[in-house]
Amino acid sequence: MDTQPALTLEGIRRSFPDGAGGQTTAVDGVDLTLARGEVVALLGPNGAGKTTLIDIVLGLIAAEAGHVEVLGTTPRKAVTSGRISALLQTGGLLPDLSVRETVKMIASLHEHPRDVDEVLAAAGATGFAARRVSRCSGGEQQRLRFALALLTRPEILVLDEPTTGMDVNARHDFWQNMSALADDGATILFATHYLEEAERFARRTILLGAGRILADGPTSEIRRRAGAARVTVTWSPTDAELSGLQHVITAERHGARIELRTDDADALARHLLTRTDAQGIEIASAGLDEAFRHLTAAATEQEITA
Ligand SMILES: Nc1ncnc2c1ncn2[C@@H]1O[C@H](COP(=O)(O)OP(=O)(O)OP(=O)(O)O)[C@@H](O)[C@H]1O
Repeated sequence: MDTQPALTLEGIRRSFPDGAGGQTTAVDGVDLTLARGEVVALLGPNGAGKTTLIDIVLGLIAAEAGHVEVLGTTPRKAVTSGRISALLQTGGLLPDLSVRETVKMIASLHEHPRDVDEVLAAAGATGFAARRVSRCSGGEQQRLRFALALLTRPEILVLDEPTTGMDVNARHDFWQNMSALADDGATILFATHYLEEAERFARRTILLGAGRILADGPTSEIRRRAGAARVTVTWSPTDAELSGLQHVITAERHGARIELRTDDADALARHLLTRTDAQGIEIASAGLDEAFRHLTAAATEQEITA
């Protein structure tokens, strides 16, 4: 078993001109190690720095400070040898070629490409292989890009919001294909806005906000911290009573009602109903968007390290 990490980032920093004479810091001191075979979600809101970090890993842009190693070598060398491959958010495809022709053409640029039909099948693109690229839906084009990314049998696959433009079925198929790759031992790093995608497909999640790692740990743990449910009651506790509650992540007073975000709704509800005079209990599971907003805000206030 190869114990060399798939990816090592140390002290990575990168800024861009902000257009008003100043600088925006896109990545602000990121340290990160990915072991071989890990499937990791890079979760963050718009502008968190996900794309910039991925571009640095792929050697598409340089870091201003810090050190990057991909499979023990530089990003450029790892990309050139096909050991790391990317599925980017956008990427020029030639509209007049068919899907199969596109894969054939790109295969001809590689020294030892995989078989074209095998790659089309692995990406779930066999069914529309004869279709012209210009006639393909956004999701189909994304599957074509996925096929292209698989041509070199990459050891690491980096995906920037891979399911953008896909409907629910396409998303499901896409992740099934991806799981098969992971089962074969590939290391997968994918950027996403969706906690749900992270939850379903990545054992480890890295939460990025304002260019920094805000949380890094098992996805289930990150999800738990995001608050699994909201419990609302009519109650007038003292501040001490409120702050003494167990399993509460945040508490907000709305007139006579109190809204509690919790990581264990059953335990909290039991306590409220048996040990306090709280009434009119309502329990709702936290929506993913809501959970994510909360997690980002909480993590920004107080940096979490797992
Ligand atoms: N080429 C560039 N020129 C100027 N600013 C840039 C450039 N690339 C990124 N930025 C800025 O750096 C910050 C991080 O952007 P980045 O695209 O890495 O975030 P992201 O997490 O991928 O966002 P999204 O989810 O919207 O794709 C943003 O403030 C962005 O405006």
